[in-house]
Amino acid sequence: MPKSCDHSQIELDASTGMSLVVIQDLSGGKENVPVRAEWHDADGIQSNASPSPPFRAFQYITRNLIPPQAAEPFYDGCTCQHSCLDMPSACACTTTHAPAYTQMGFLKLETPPIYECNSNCTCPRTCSNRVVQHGLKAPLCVFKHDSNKGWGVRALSVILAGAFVTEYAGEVIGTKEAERRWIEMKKTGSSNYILCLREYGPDGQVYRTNIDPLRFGNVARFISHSCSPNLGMHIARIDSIVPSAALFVLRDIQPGEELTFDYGGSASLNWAESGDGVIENAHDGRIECLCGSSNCRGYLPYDPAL
Ligand SMILES: C[S@@+](CC[C@H](N)C(=O)[O-])C[C@H]1O[C@@H](n2cnc3c(N)ncnc32)[C@H](O)[C@@H]1O
Repeated sequence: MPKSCDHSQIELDASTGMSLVVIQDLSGGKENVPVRAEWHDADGIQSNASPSPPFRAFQYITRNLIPPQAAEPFYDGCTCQHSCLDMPSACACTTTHAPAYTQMGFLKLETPPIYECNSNCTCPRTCSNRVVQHGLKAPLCVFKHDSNKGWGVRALSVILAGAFVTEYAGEVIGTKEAERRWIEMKKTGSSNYILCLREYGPDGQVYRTNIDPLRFGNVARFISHSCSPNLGMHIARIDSIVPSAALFVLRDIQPGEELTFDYGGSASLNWAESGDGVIENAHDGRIECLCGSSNCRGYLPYDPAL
């Protein structure tokens, strides 16, 4: 089994007086900013200076793992020498697909599907039409909830509305394999992490992408569901026809605030062609939602189709 970073240290939690086990960067330097992980060390300071994280080990990746044949850039790039959103009318990328970002790289309110400049483009790395591909910008912290929600993620700095936070990255797998893994998870009682993106073509056909971050994943695998979320999920295409699930801020987030998205996607997707949902694995088919919001729907979104 691949291992995540286990260079943990012990710190004293000033607010509780308890010892806190800390991993300074769960990504092991793969993200632009550290992804901290922390949990209380119930047994006090251990002689073992590097206790393993009490979550299942996984290999940290920053972008989806997709089959090699799907990894090629799927549309011709632009020939711009500048940021493509400065002069959108001259840019092949942004005339083919309406730009989803402002010049500052924030998501527009009426968001069309996201098509970023890709490795076929000549525009610079700093082009404003390159956002998701650059990964995390804000430092985040993975922490353990006191409730049955397990692990969650909180912001360590202010993150403004419209900013990109993280991709929900994992292994892109076929539907049969997703079903096999789901049955296996049910047997072992493990949390289910598989995200199923559905896009609806003009012909009424449903195009489905399954993303499983259990063995290969990033910080997003720890983000909780809320019926009143502060992140929205959007489908983005960069170098591949295979879509990425990108999480953007819906309203300004303060340091210490927990990050959440709606696993059912209803609040987050604002164009007609797509839908998403994390498939849950309670044995009776439903998990009680502990988001605590006033409009809580009572249960986590559930997709019986898997
Ligand atoms: C994608 S994982 C999120 C990370 C997970 N909390 C962990 O400990 O690894 C999804 C699982 O988290 C738990 N979860 C997330 N949001 C929840 C909520 N609002 N209420 C109850 N459980 C939640 C459920 O067990 C769900 O199957």
